[in-house]
Order: sequence, then C-alpha cells, then structure tokens
Amino acid sequence: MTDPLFSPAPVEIAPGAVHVPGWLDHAEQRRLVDLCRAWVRGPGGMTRHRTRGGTMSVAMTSLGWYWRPYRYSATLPDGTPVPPLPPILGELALRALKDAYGALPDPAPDYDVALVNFYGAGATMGMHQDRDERDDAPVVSLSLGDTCVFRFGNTATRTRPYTDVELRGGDLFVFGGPSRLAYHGVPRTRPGTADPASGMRSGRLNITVRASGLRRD
Ligand SMILES: O=C(O)CCC(=O)C(=O)O
Ligand SMILES: [Fe+2]
Repeated sequence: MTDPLFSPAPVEIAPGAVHVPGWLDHAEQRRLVDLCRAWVRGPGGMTRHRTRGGTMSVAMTSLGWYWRPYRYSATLPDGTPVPPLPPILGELALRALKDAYGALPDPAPDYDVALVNFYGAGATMGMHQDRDERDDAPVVSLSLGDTCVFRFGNTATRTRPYTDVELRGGDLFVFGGPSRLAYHGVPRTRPGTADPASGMRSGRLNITVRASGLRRD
C-alpha cells in the first residue's frame, strides 16, 4: 500500500473517527486470520461474557490484558499471567494511526491490549462506549471476514444521531479525540459475504487494539 495512487482513502465519519476501506491487503488479512485462530486456541480461550444486557452473542478473546465486564486484569481467570500484546498488533495500530490521521501523535500511544471478537451468523453487539481504558489513545479496529453494519454514534446517548458504516474484511476504523468515547455497536453482520481470499469461510472477526493505561505491578 505504498503507491499513493492505490492507497485507500480515509473517510471521516465524525471528528476523530476515520474509516479506511480496504486497508489490509489479502495477504495481511490471511495472516491475521491465521493468528486469530492461534490466539483463540491460547490460554485465554474464547468467552461469551455476561454483561448487564445478558450473555453476549459475540465470543471474545483478550490479548495483553484480560477483559471481562467491565475491567481489565493482568491475570486470566485461572490466575496465570496474560501474555503480552503480540508485537504485530502494536505495529499495525501505529501504522493505522498514521494512515487514518496522516500523522502519528507525539508521543506515540503505548498500545498494550487487544480484544478479538468473533461474530457467528446472527451475532450482534449493542451500543456501548469503550471506557475501561485509562488512556485516551485512539481505538484501532480491524475487520476480517463477513461485512457488518457498524453503528457509530455520539458521546451523549446510545441513540441518534449515529452513522451506519459497512465494515468489510480488510477495513480499518479508528476512533479517538472527540470521538474516543462515542457509543458504537454492531447491529448486524452479513453472513456469507466474507471474501474466501481472506482465509475466512464464514463469520466475522474484529480486532480492537487499545492502550489500557494500566501498569502491571
Ligand atoms: O466488532 C466491531 O466492529 C466493534 C467491536 C467493539 O466495539 C468492541 O470490541 O468494543
Ligand atoms: Fe467497542
């Protein structure tokens, strides 16, 4: 993606919230899909957490820190330490900021956690804020597999005004600055839309990379 003529163009959805369609090429998508398969087989496994709204339809694994509603911990439920964030995700997050915003903030954020979400057919995610981090670094979201409707709202309410964006496999979405605490959710996915060249036959994966602002001591 170095030729500017072929670079995907960022689209600003709200101040600080940027969608970059087609950000990851097929090889990068396949690499991430393979890594996700390995990560979900890792010590943290995949969990459908119970939240205030009931059991989530999305199955999740955490990397770097363990997330469960509504906090991060340095250990897994069995008491073992959470392995550090895979370096490739920190590197992708910084590249994402450069491409979405045109520049890297100084100092560069210290990304240390990622949540990997798997959406099978019918899975959705209700409107919520990502507010368990103590660092206001932008959230970097990577989508793989099936297309979804990503609803990006405002910081005051779970309801309108919001913008519905189609996120396809390979798309990047970054939200920071005035949009960092905007409500957002996934009201639906579009089963069967995954490009087989991405290495995904069905379902949707989403990886959000975040800076927890927490210290392990
Ligand atoms: O699946 C998505 O695109 C969004 C996921 C999300 O909002 C989250 O993990 O907090
Ligand atoms: Fe979120």
